[in-house]
Amino acid sequence: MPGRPGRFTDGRERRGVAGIDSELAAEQAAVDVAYGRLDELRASTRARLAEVRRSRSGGTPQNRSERDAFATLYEDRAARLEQVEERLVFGRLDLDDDGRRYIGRIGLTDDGQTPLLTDWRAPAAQAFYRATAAHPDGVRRRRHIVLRGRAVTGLEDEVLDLDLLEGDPDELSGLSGEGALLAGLRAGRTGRMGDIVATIQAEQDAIIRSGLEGALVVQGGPGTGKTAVALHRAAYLLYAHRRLLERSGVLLVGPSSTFLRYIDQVLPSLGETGVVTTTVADLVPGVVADGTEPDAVAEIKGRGVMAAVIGRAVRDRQRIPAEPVELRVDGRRIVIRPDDVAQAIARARRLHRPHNQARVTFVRDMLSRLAGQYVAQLGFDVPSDERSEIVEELRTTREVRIALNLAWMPLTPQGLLRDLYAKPYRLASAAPQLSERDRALLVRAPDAPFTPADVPLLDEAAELLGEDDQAARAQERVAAKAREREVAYARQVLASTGGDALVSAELLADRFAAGGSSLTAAERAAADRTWTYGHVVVDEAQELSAMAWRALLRRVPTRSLTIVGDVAQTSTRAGARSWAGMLDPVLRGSWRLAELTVNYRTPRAVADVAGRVAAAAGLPTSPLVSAREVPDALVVERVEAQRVAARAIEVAREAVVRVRDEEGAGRVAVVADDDALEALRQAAADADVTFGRGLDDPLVLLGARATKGLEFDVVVLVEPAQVLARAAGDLYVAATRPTRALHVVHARDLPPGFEA
Ligand SMILES: Nc1ncnc2c1ncn2[C@@H]1O[C@H](COP(=O)(O)OP(=O)(O)OP(=O)(O)O)[C@@H](O)[C@H]1O
Repeated sequence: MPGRPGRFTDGRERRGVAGIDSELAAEQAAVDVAYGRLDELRASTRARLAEVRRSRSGGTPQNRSERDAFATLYEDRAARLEQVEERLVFGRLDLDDDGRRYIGRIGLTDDGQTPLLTDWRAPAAQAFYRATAAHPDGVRRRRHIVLRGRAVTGLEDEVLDLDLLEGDPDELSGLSGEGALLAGLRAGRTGRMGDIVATIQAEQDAIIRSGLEGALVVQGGPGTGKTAVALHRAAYLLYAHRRLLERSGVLLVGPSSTFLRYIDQVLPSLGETGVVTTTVADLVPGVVADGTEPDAVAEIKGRGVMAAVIGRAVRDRQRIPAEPVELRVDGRRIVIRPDDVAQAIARARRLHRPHNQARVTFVRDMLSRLAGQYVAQLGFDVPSDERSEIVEELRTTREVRIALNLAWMPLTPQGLLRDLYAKPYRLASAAPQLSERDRALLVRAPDAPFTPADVPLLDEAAELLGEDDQAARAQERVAAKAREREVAYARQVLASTGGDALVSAELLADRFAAGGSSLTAAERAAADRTWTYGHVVVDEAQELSAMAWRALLRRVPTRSLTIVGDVAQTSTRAGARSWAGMLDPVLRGSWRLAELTVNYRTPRAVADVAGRVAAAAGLPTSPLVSAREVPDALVVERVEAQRVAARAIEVAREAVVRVRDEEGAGRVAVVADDDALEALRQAAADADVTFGRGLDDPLVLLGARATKGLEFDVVVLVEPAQVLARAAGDLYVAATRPTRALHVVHARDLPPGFEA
């Protein structure tokens, strides 16, 4: 008898899959074969790596760099094979033609190239996520295989062939693999995001496999899997477009370094190690932006108009002197004439090159004019080699250098921005579009640290300033020739070693060229401000300012982007209230929208109250269905004002114990407005309760905004009215973080919408 839909079977409940013991044993055998093959591949990769390492020292430099390149290749491969241990196999498709296909984390074949396991990203695996009884797509039965370690502990069947189906088809829920899904959702939080590869839902799968071209915007309420989908999409795109993306790389931009740590195991567990992750604050290599500033200041810095302000600030450093400047060089009178400077500036600008590069032309032009004055005073003609000596003499004369610098200052992005903020007259000249009040808000001391909102401005400045790149360009021409030879050689090497399925000739040539350097494409990309990526994924994209978008789009000229977020969770003033409002100006209307509608994280009662509060505060919330019903998930407790902090700590302490007793592990967060954190720290110290610092700690204290993108088993939310007063989006974020319970402790009146 075939299984019924959506039933989950494990050691305790053995309904649903007929003859469960023999089925479990049969699946165990299949799973053992897959793991056996994985072990073999690991061993052979290790052996090859050891061999390459052994032979590393001898031979010509060419041989050595070739071997180093292969060593990097095998190291990558070994790391990938290590990472896919957990739940290597998780599904099986039984097909109409009696064929059978196992679905897993990576593709595996046996020695004779017979498929053992189909990579979840392959077209042949798509039906595992998409097939329904209405559209079975050649599938009769979909089976979820649940593993603990390498042991098969549960099976769940969904029969898609209605003729085989017993019972009422209405029983089919909208969620695929519901038992496996709910089991996954119920598990205690570890502090690190896990992959969802075994239980991706159809609406998520459609987004993950959407084409590479253009900008795809994924809007979804809290807990709808936007982050999970974005990460799985990155892994999918790397698989489906490997040749294109392997060398150019994929960039993933997240809201904070805590968030990046939270997600950092997902891609490796999907077999992908080559994605560069960053925050906007870390986008420019070499810039540390750890300063803080009021939201109102960050908002001004994020406005699109700041591009023009930076442009103007650069041009302001190309200046015609008001009066002629007279200098003496070797007893001769040299005059820096405003007219000469004006003409030299105009000529240099006509080149449309960045400031520091155009400056080379300006200086050459000016020196030639000044040399003319010098020669005229000699009263005789000077041969050209002597004229060059005069030019050189002028170039190295301190007064001439100062005068030319004043007319066209060589600049770094940092210097330009510091000077702009520190000198109100510069700001007034560069930013006439800003009100006096806004300009006053931007003023600060030259030694103040940069803030995250400065980074896109520094990037803009770096673009307009450029480097003095004459030498670099000459070198580039030589390098281009050498590269042609290297790619041709790499192709030969690959053809003779049969390694071309692992890596393209271009990538191998890159590695040869880097002296067999252990730097992967991702590492090189991360260190290079001007690197352009093949695809960029932006999470929590609603927070990005117009200037941040400019900085990101510069890194992806093809505009191949995945943009995920929720316009109801915006907290910063520079962020978006609507995707069209944010993206139309930067992408000129060229983007497509997909929506996610099921909340997999927050229990229904909590999601409902969070939604009502958000709507009452006027946030543009999306309609949401909660996948989880958890009893007693919402507790609201009013106490006297002076008891709030102490009570919150008490509740948190109890929650830590409860979560541990129930799940063995789990995480609790006390979340409050930033201004309330000190009192909570004090109350915790008084009660001998310790807050952890890391993501894996059982109890943490966080400001509401800092919880963005994270999740916890239990959230103790302190004084929601105070959180709301800072930003409604922050309250919506904080309230939707728990997977099991939200416990509100308050003294002030609750925000509208809290009561049903
Ligand atoms: N198909 C799925 N199977 C199992 N778990 C899922 C699935 N989709 C989402 N989840 C889980 O739901 C939780 C929320 O997912 P995620 O953090 O990606 O949501 P989000 O939309 O980015 O949330 P937010 O906007 O609130 O930060 C995560 O624990 C994720 O693993």
